[in-house]
Amino acid sequence: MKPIRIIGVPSDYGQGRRGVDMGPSAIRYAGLREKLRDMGLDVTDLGDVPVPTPETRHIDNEKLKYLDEVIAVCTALCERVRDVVAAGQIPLVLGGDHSVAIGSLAGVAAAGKRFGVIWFDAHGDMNTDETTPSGNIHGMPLAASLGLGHPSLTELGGPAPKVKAQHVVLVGARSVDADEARLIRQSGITVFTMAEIDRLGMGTVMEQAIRIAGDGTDGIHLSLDLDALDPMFAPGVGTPVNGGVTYREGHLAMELLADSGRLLSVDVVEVNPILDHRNQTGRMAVELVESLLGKRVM
Ligand SMILES: NC(=[NH2+])NCCC[C@H](N)C(=O)O
Ligand SMILES: [Mn+2]
Ligand SMILES: [Mn+2]
Repeated sequence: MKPIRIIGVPSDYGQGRRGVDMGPSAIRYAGLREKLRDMGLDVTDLGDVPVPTPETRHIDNEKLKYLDEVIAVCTALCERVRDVVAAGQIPLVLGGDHSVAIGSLAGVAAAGKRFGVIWFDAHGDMNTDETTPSGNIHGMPLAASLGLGHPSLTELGGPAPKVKAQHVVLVGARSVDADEARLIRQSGITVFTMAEIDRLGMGTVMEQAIRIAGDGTDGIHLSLDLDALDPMFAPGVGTPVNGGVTYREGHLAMELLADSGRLLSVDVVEVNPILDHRNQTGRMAVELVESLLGKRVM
């Protein structure tokens, strides 16, 4: 396994509920670095990307809330991710809400990589400023990375698109807005909803996802929204949806991705300790990352 570089992004500017800005602390407090070091990995925590203080926050555009703040955070993250990927290391980005993925995908692209994306999420995150029901940018990062939406997001850190639809797979979807569904169909990305996971099994779904994201690319970016998991296992998220990925399915997905040897970069987002029970979701995040980076029973 390549060296791992942890980057915290304590930002909640992409969504309405405070608390997800404490996600990096919660995940670190659950023992992330120590547990990965115990596995024999080369791990360094690079600390946090600077985030403007909430006291300065303001909404200019109801369809793109906190746009300036999201751009500032994502631009800083993009530069760090770019440098880590260019050095041959794996960036492990700790959110923060899912808008931070605009910065991480821009950073992988800026390092000159042609990559695929596996987007693990209860939601599509495929809204634009024209389709959004909430104005929250955390509902837009996958669209933005594919070149759909406001130019200040699609062109952040480099030209759009950051990734091609033919190499993008959404896994775990079960809550998609009507206009967003239309955009998803038009885009040509591959979607495995919970219904498909039920029918095919997570093993088959991930085999196909890894092939789609991995074949013909330099590697795979995993964007792991903890709300992909069932709220029973990850209650500490801002937008929980019932009927999610189980504990076992989650670990199986991470193990198969580890075994593929194609992992390039990772986001772990939407952990909100204010809504959590005794950091259960932060601990779940750490466990999943362990499986993703090669932890096995024996
Ligand atoms: N990253 C997330 N948790 N996204 C939730 C998005 C919810 C909804 N589709 C919206 O656009 O507002
Ligand atoms: Mn998401
Ligand atoms: Mn989500």
